[in-house]
Amino acid sequence: MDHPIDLLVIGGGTAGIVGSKTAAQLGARTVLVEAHRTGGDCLWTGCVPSKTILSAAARAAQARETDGSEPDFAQVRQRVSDTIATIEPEDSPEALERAGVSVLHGHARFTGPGEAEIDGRPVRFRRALIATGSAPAVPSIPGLDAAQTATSDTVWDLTSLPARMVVLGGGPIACELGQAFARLGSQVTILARSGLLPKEDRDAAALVQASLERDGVQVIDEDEASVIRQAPVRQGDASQNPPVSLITTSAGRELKAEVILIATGRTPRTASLGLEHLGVDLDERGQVLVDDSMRTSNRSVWAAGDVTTHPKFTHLAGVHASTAASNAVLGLRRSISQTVPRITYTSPEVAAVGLTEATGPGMTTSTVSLEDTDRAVTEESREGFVRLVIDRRGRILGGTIVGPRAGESLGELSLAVAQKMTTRQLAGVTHAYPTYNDALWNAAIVHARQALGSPVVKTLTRGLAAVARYRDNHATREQTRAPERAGSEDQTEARTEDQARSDAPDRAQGDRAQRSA
Ligand SMILES: Cc1cc2nc3c(=O)[nH]c(=O)nc-3n(C[C@H](O)[C@H](O)[C@H](O)COP(=O)(O)OP(=O)(O)OC[C@H]3O[C@@H](n4cnc5c(N)ncnc54)[C@H](O)[C@@H]3O)c2cc1C
Ligand SMILES: NC(=O)c1ccc[n+]([C@@H]2O[C@H](COP(=O)([O-])OP(=O)(O)OC[C@H]3O[C@@H](n4cnc5c(N)ncnc54)[C@H](O)[C@@H]3O)[C@@H](O)[C@H]2O)c1
Repeated sequence: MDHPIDLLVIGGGTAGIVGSKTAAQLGARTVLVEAHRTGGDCLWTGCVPSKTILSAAARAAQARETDGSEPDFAQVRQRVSDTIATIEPEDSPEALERAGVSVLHGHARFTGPGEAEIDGRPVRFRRALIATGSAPAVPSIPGLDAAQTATSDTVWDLTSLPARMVVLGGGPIACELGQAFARLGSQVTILARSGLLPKEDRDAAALVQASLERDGVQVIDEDEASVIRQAPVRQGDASQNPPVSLITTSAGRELKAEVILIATGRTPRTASLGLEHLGVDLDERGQVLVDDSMRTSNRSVWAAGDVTTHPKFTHLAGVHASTAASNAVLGLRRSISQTVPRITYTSPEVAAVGLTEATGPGMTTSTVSLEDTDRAVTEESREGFVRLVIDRRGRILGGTIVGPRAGESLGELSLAVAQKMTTRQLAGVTHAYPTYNDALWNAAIVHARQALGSPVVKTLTRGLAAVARYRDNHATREQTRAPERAGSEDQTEARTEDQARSDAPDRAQGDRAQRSA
């Protein structure tokens, strides 16, 4: 390569794909380097297979309830690989080439300012985008190395359903995969050091825990594996008797598992990137530090996706990479949005954006339960709620939605948060009936009505009503005088009394409305 590349993108996951396509679209000479396979975690080992296995597991649970049948694990695995195969062409090297991106296969590392090598071959670049993602973090627990373990990278390679699975961790991976394997028929124990979904609303996490327990999952809170041993191997065919791990916890519990699923967070892939040659600053966990325009401490290098300190979601990887790439190519300093929606796809789903609790002065929450939401009543799925966090001016700062298809309602809430909408504005938008979204709408209405009951607003409304009454009375008097300019005063007074009487029901209605608010 004689000329330096305009934008060198390292990593072909969501961040690398979106970043390189954006740059190519803007006319930049863009090269994407991928060491393994384009599509990254989301396609091969993350979002796509996990949402597929959850769907297969939900069906399996339903079938078990209906006719007592047990799922065929081979068919579930087939469904997972079919789904990946259907989506894969969108993320393929061919699709990238069609979009104007040159794709190189190999491991890239930086060797100096504006210089890198790909499997030893040198390349020069003007600007670079680091999009190398993250890998499962493996805790150091004595005996873990010798145990039959899986991570989100390898769990998809299991050829048979483990009879017992112990899951280490309590985040989204532990909850989603724990529920999926339990519904498929494994006896699952989740060992969650800091409880389930510690970053989410506590009531939401409690509903997920209750649902997991109904699926037969044992959830052990505030405890962790301290040592792991292998049970003595029994005589006979190894496939009939797979090795069993004995897990001793800090609290002295003894657990047995054919497979230990490690879901204890992520490690950024920065170790062998040669970032020291570029002066790119990392945090203490090795994640790349970026500013609001996704630029690193090196002015020619940007980063996006799981490799950065930002939350680890596909949509964020894509949006941040798009901002990073256009800033890099066009020399802009556009900032990323601070609105971060997220969904945990358990049953019930937990969807959240922005603030999930009232943490500042004057903030309040408005909560509506699915118990009172007619669509949930008709579908007999009344477990869940919507909780909005609202500032003193009525602006929606964030919230949590829990229940069936909660994720599908999150778009509206994200829009409200991103656009700094008030509950009054959201309440003013007519929603079709009956939908799960009614809960979100009602949470906004409840708050907006409460605001109408404040002393200032009450005084204002009374003032407006008095002016309207005065105008009506005045107009009536004028009408009365016109045909009978010389008419008797008695008649006018009689009409005014009539008018006063006809006002009464309106006032009563107003009172009723105020009482119901
Ligand atoms: C089980 C699971 C379920 C998930 N579910 C969801 C979900 O439902 N919704 C959601 O939003 N997010 C989900 N996520 C998170 C999501 O998968 C990640 O946030 C997303 O894939 C990150 O994309 P990325 O491009 O930053 O990294 P990656 O997808 O990891 O891509 C990085 C790529 O860089 C390559 N690479 C690394 N180093 C080099 C190098 N030196 N040279 C060349 N190539 C290199 C790697 O091979 C890899 O292909 C899930 C994750 C997991 C594990
Ligand atoms: N639906 C989704 O969007 C989705 C689904 C899965 C994963 N993801 C992303 O993938 C990332 C990784 O997920 P994750 O669940 O592995 O990580 P996480 O960091 O969210 O959760 C890991 C949990 O494991 C606990 N833990 C750590 N060490 C432990 C130990 N030794 N024993 C017991 N518990 C321990 C931590 O306290 C933490 O709560 C997440 O940040 C998430 O953004 C997203």
